[in-house]
Amino acid sequence: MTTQRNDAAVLSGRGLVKRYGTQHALAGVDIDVQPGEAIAIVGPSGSGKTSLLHILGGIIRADEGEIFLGGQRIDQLSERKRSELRRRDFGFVFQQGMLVDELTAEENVALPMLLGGTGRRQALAAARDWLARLGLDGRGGSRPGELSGGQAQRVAIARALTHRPKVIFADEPTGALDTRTGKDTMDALLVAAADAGASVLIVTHDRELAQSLPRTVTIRDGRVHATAVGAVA
Ligand SMILES: Nc1ncnc2c1ncn2[C@@H]1O[C@H](COP(=O)(O)OP(=O)(O)OP(=O)(O)O)[C@@H](O)[C@H]1O
Repeated sequence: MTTQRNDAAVLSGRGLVKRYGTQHALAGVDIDVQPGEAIAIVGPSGSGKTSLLHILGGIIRADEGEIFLGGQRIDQLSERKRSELRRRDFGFVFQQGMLVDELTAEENVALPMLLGGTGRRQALAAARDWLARLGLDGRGGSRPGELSGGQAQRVAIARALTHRPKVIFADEPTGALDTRTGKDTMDALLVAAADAGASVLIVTHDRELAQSLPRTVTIRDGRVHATAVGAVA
C-alpha cells in the first residue's frame, strides 16, 4: 500500500523498495523534496543512500513504490522517456566529476544541452556563463586534466546546472577533495543551485556539511530513520 503524495513537492518517492537478491537496499522509503530545497542524505555505509538517489534520479528502477515529479508519475516511464527526463529535468554530480577528458571544460558543460538539441553557439554561451558563475571565468578552454580537483568538480556542477534542471542529485560530490576545497565547492554548488531554482539532494558522509543544510534525512537499514529540519545555515 502507498500513501498520498505531497502535491507541493517537486519530487516525491512513496514506498520505495529495492532488493538485491534477498537483501533489501531500500525497505520502504517515503520522501518529499520541495522546490528549491537542499537536503542532505546521511547514514551508515551500506544503508541505502546511493540506491535512494539513483532510484529517485531514474538511473535504476525500484522493485516497488512510486515516484512523482511535479505530481506526475515517472517510475513507469519507458527507458527512452526516463533518459529524456534525466537529461531535461535532472542534473547529476558524482564524487569524481566524470568529465569527458577529450573535451574542454566549456564543451563538457555544454554537452547535456547539445544532446538535448540546443544549438552549439547557444549551448557554449550558456556553458561559459555558468563556468563564470562558478568562479571559472577564462578556464572554459582547459581540458579536465589541466584543472585542479576542485576546479574539475565546479565544471561538473556547471554541467549539472546549465540546462536548468528541477533537481540536482549529488553523490559525495566533495568526497575526493580536501576539507577546505570541499567546503568551497559545496558552497558553490548550493549557491548555483539556488540561483537556478533547483532542489538539491546530497548524499554525504560529512557531518559538518550535512548540518549546514536546512534538512537532513538519515537512512538506516534501507529506511528513513530520522529527519532533522532547520539545521543551522
Ligand atoms: N548493484 C548492486 N548489487 C548488489 N548489491 C548492491 C548493489 N548496489 C548496492 N547494493 C547493496 O545495497 C545496500 C545499499 O547500498 P548503497 O550503495 O545504496 O548504500 P550507501 O548507503 O550509499 O553506502 P555507502 O555510504 O557505502 O556508499 C548495500 O548493502 C549494498 O551492498
